Amino acid sequence: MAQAAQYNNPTLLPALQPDCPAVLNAMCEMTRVDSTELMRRRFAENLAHLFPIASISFLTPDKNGRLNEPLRCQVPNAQQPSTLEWENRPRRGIVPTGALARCVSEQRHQFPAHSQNIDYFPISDDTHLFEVIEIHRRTLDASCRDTLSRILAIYGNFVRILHQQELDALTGVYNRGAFDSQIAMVAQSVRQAKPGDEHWWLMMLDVDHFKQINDRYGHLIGDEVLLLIARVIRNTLRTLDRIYRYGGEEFAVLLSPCQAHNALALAERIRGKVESSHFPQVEHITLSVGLAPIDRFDHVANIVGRADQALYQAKRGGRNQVREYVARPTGPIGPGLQAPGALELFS
Ligand SMILES: Nc1nc2c(ncn2[C@@H]2O[C@H](COP(=O)(O)OP(=O)(O)OP(=O)(O)O)[C@@H](O)[C@H]2O)c(=O)[nH]1
Repeated sequence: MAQAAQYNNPTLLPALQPDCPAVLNAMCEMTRVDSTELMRRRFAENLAHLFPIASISFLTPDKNGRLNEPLRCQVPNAQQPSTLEWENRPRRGIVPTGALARCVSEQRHQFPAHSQNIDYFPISDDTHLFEVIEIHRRTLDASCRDTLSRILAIYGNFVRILHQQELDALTGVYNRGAFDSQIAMVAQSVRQAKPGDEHWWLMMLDVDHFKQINDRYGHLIGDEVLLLIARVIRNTLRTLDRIYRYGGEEFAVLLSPCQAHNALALAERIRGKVESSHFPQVEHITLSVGLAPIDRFDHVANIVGRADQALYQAKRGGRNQVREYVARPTGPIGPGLQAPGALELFS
């Protein structure tokens, strides 16, 4: 009753039980962020503390109607939700069936009839499904489920606002602010990942001689070129890769884990697609591309610096080309002798 006096709307009370201050604290934590990526993580961490949850997955739709999983966490021990494990091997190309398919098409909360332990929550606006949240729960009574769906509704409201804030107004791709926060999260997740032969990659792409396009055809045409180039790049990427407008006529792409030859092939495909595209009035445009792996224990400034250096080499090598940053061991080199160290080379 002491709590009841604090709230003007008595209909909220049953939902906010059993632990009202904890729920409100979770809401404050979850919404004190400036990127959807960070909010997903805060949201999952807070849900794991509030409810007996086994795992939370974020499933995003692609243009083919499949779902991909950019983020998943497991809670191996319900008594110790702080032992949350972030999964770094995303599921891809999930064909939605059953309750998940209904959740996507009807955009309404679903729980499959055959299993009472999974919930699917859509996060959408009038025109667009942002993601489906898949929650595997241990046990949850009706009051808890009600609270959970209200927290999800608040999460959804913030996702919609943040999503708009993360887009570049001219090209519609992610903006520099989104890039800064997402590359920091990738660098952190790579630090915790097991070593393997696949890396995340950073690609920096810069339009060649763009100043001449502005000077010759005017800024409006220049703007249109940027919009079209962003579209060509986006349409060439795989579903879990992300494109950002880094600034001016420079774009950045975060490539989800793959081997070097795949990253190079993708960069080359983008370069070729832009070169062979037809742009109104301007006709032909080319791009220079720098590519760098995101290694374990790397800092964001180093990652960006290396991709930028590779891009610089591509420009210096005559533009319209891809260069990969490669670090090779070196030292005092004599015949047949190589000591460990770091020499920056480009291929
Ligand atoms: N139309 C338009 N132009 C922009 C925008 N942002 C930056 N620019 C222009 O992009 C041009 C970039 O020129 P530079 O940095 O000299 O590079 P560049 O001419 O592409 O030459 P290289 O990169 O060396 O091949 C400048 O003229 C900027 O004014 C934008 O949003 N719209």
